[in-house]
Amino acid sequence: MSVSDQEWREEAQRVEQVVDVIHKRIHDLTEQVSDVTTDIVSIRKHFWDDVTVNFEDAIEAVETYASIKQQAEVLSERERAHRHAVKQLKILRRLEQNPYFGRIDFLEEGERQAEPVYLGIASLLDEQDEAFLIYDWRAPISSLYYDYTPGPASYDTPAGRVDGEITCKRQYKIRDGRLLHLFDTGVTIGDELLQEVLGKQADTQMKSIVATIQKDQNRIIRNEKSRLVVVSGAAGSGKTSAAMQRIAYLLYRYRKTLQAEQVVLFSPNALFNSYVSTVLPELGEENMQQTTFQEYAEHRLGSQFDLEHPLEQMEYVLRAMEEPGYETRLEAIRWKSSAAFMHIIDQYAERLKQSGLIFRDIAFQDRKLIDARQIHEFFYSLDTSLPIPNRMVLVARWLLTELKKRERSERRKPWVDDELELLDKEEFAKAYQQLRRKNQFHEESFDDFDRERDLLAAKLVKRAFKPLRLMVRELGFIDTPGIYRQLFSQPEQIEILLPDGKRSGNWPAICEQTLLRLEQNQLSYEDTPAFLYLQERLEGFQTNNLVRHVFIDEAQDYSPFQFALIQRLFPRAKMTVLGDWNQAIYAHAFDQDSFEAVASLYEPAETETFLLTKSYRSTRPIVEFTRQLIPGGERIEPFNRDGLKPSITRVQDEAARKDWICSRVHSLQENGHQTIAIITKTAAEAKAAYEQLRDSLALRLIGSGTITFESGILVIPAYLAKGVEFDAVILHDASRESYGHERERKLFYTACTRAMHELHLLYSGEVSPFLADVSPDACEWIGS
Ligand SMILES: Nc1ncnc2c1ncn2[C@@H]1O[C@H](COP(=O)(O)OP(=O)(O)OP(=O)(O)O)[C@@H](O)[C@H]1O
Repeated sequence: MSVSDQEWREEAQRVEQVVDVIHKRIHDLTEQVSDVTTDIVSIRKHFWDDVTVNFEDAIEAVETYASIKQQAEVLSERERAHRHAVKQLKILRRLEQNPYFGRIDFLEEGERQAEPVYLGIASLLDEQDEAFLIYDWRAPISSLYYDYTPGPASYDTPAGRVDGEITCKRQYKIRDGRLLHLFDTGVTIGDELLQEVLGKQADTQMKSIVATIQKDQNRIIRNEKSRLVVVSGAAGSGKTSAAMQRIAYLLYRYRKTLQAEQVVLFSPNALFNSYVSTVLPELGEENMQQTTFQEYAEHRLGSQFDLEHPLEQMEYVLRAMEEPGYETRLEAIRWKSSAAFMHIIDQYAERLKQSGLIFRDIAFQDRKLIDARQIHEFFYSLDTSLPIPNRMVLVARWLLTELKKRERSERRKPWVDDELELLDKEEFAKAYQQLRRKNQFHEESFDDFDRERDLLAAKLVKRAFKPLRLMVRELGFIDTPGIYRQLFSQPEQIEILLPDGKRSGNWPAICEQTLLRLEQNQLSYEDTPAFLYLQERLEGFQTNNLVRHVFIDEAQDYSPFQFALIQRLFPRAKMTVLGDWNQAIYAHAFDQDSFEAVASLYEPAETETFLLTKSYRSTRPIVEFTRQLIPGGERIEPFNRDGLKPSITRVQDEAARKDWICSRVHSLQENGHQTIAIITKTAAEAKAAYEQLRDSLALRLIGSGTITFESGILVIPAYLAKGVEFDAVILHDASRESYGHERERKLFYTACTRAMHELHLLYSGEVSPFLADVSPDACEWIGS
């Protein structure tokens, strides 16, 4: 739809006027910030001038305390005002560049005139503070923009539904405060604008999508009622984008009660963490907390075991095919991550209520103070109907009393006299003073030397017993590694504990392998969630009640255990879980959809599931190619963006591969592509490719330790590239040798779907069987 010159002039004028208002606001706010800064500096400098410090008696002390408190409150109020003003300033500076991106004119039912609603990253009121010059994209009325084309429309507000009609829908391109482009849009949010956004070069940081959020994505972003939101979506369908805008939406919608630190995002790795970390600040919000499951596991278990990193497991699965025990390990990985194994642990924990728990002796200076058998006896003397964690609390209490008794008898031991001898004068005097203070009303008792010795000995022993008390409070007397090991020492037991109808596994071999690793104090990645789960069942869950929203991205990589743990860890949080079953690259998911398990976490009435089928990342030819690599791919809908067909090139040898890559990288760069990824299957292949190419190309090797990436030429293993995207992807080796097993299909698909504009595959020898079913017109075969 064309816009008349008159309208264009009016719109351009409006942009100028709004930018003027923003300028003025920035000016006023800058002054305000400077005043508040001066206040803060002055309060800090003269903090003690306005406080009368007097501790002469209790009344004076209370007054002193009150006056310090009052002064501290003034300071913290000023600091809060400063933080708020600085945040506002940041937002205004963004608005100054790009005040708004869209407009709808909405004629509310019963009204005579349509109201124009301009949408930007934050609201802005006019100079009289009466009318909105810009509406925040998250305001209730703004949802009209994302949900409707011109015509009848309605939106929900906390007070109820508002009906009416959209009479105009318009999009703007404003840069540096100047209107560059505007157009009316009839259908969805401008294919035109989306075309432009998606046609751009890849960024090393994810960008916000507020100007072009699609209707399907908007439903996910604004969902408020569900306890669990499950988003299943094709590669590049905007799952991560929807998650990030949803966080921004929730922070706005619940701004009075929800802080950024009450939102946690679980992501696949550190590289991904840094990739998404700029979206919220770009929208004027603070970042949520970001973590990975491994970080959590290390925090809980780091000191007990040498934990295997998920990427170490991945490398093993991809590379160790020829090693003895490989198939057993694969089977173990699948079992240990399954819902059936969770059932086994649950059953095992049930049995432990009656018998079988293992405890540790409580020892002091290599002497057994309390025997593990005594603890065992005490535990099983308690009411068996009580849950294990409750009984553990009672055991801890009993142990603390026992320790007190032991502590008393310990005071007469020779080591105490030895230590007392060694106390230097100063220490002695200090201890003596402390005791005097404590015993000021019985001063005469200090005349007695024995009494003084006793008191010092008591203090000494108490200090020496402190780690024991701490260990007891932290339930360190439970030998959880021993209890976990015990499960694998009886393979036949596992078969018994299996849920009905579950086929049995090669448990003797799995158990043998597991015990071997556990004895070396190593915990495999597949054992980590199971072990943590067992530990929590014995000790009780360590919950975090502050967190209100948990987001799990790349959720297909999580096992049922991990979901269950995260759910119990954050009992007061709502969950948003996003994933793509076709990108489930971890071994535990080869033949079971653990993503399905997530839906059972909450009641169906509390759960809402969304499906995103449109893929935005890649050009149409790339999506038409990649969707043929996976079953059910025909349901994936490409966004209509043109580009070259993917190429599949056969190279004769390594020298030819190198020449091909070097010349292709140069031509890609000449065509303006800045981020080019050479994707390999494993870290070893990445290293070899890097060594081969480094003298001809300026490239960077990405490994599991890399936490950020810059634009340029990268060599990266496929599993590290998940979640991120590149202008062009060169798949280093698409031969049968690399991708021959069915279980490698998803990794292959994940690697190919990282490409935005161009995708090139190389192979030598025989090509991967995954390409056999791709229709010949979906790609260009070279040299085959
Ligand atoms: N509504 C949108 N407007 C503009 N760009 C979009 C939109 N939705 C998605 N994109 C873009 O598509 C690309 C893929 O999005 P995103 O990474 O969120 O997808 P994903 O589903 O998480 O992908 P994957 O599962 O493959 O990692 C990104 O460049 C993102 O900016």
